[in-house]
Amino acid sequence: MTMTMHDRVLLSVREVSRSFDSYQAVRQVTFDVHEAEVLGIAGPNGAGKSTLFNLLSGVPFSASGGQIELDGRRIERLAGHRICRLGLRRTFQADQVFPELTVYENARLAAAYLRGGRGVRREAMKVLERTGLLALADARAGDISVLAKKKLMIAGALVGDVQVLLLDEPAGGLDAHDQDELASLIETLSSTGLTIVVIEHVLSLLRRVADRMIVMVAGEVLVTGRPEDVLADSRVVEAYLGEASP
Ligand SMILES: Nc1ncnc2c1ncn2[C@@H]1O[C@H](COP(=O)(O)OP(=O)(O)OP(=O)(O)O)[C@@H](O)[C@H]1O
Repeated sequence: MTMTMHDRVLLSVREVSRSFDSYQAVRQVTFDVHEAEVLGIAGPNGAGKSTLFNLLSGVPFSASGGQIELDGRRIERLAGHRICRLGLRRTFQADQVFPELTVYENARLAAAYLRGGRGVRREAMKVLERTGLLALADARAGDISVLAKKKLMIAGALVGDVQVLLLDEPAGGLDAHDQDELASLIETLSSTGLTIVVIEHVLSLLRRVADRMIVMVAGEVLVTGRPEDVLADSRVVEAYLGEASP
């Protein structure tokens, strides 16, 4: 990871906010994502992590304030499908696969949407290979494991030209063995130079895959730094203990 890491800022987030009526879910959040790095985002439930991904991807809503630049281009006012086509991709916490279609057909749909025309089959096979799903290409997506479904959602997000991949709690619902396998996939993707931002409650996964980490609390960035430093920070420990107490 570190060897391929650049200093170039690929995604720049400046004072981004979002309110729902009088409730501020995301407050003046500022951070950078560098090319080819894995940035982890953690924080207690309700901290605003998923809302932040919504604002970055424009799905299903945009920021009410602040600036977001993808590779030097302002995107905070663009519709979700345009942001997607510019190469900012995301996965969701909930399953987003079509259970009646095969694994290949699911990947093909994503490829057809984002590429269309020629090369759709090749692109679908390419993303299945990247995510280790080729052997399951003909399986019905509703029948595959939770881990395989998560990989399939990642595969769908990887078609075409990807600048930044946002993963929203990819390890949710996985046992320790599958969490390990998911971490390996993130490492493999990262080793090809892919830039990844991953929200995760499984802190051991972030410790393993993230080059840097952000911890959010109550809509704000509490701490940013290397995972080992962030996870040892007393403010972070307190934020998590606060969540665990009644
Ligand atoms: N569309 C919405 N309308 C109203 N409130 C919302 C909306 N989306 C999010 N919120 C509120 O914003 C806050 C932050 O939610 P968010 O889902 O971003 O937290 P999170 O850090 O991702 O939590 P978790 O780890 O549980 O997924 C919550 O209090 C939530 O209820």
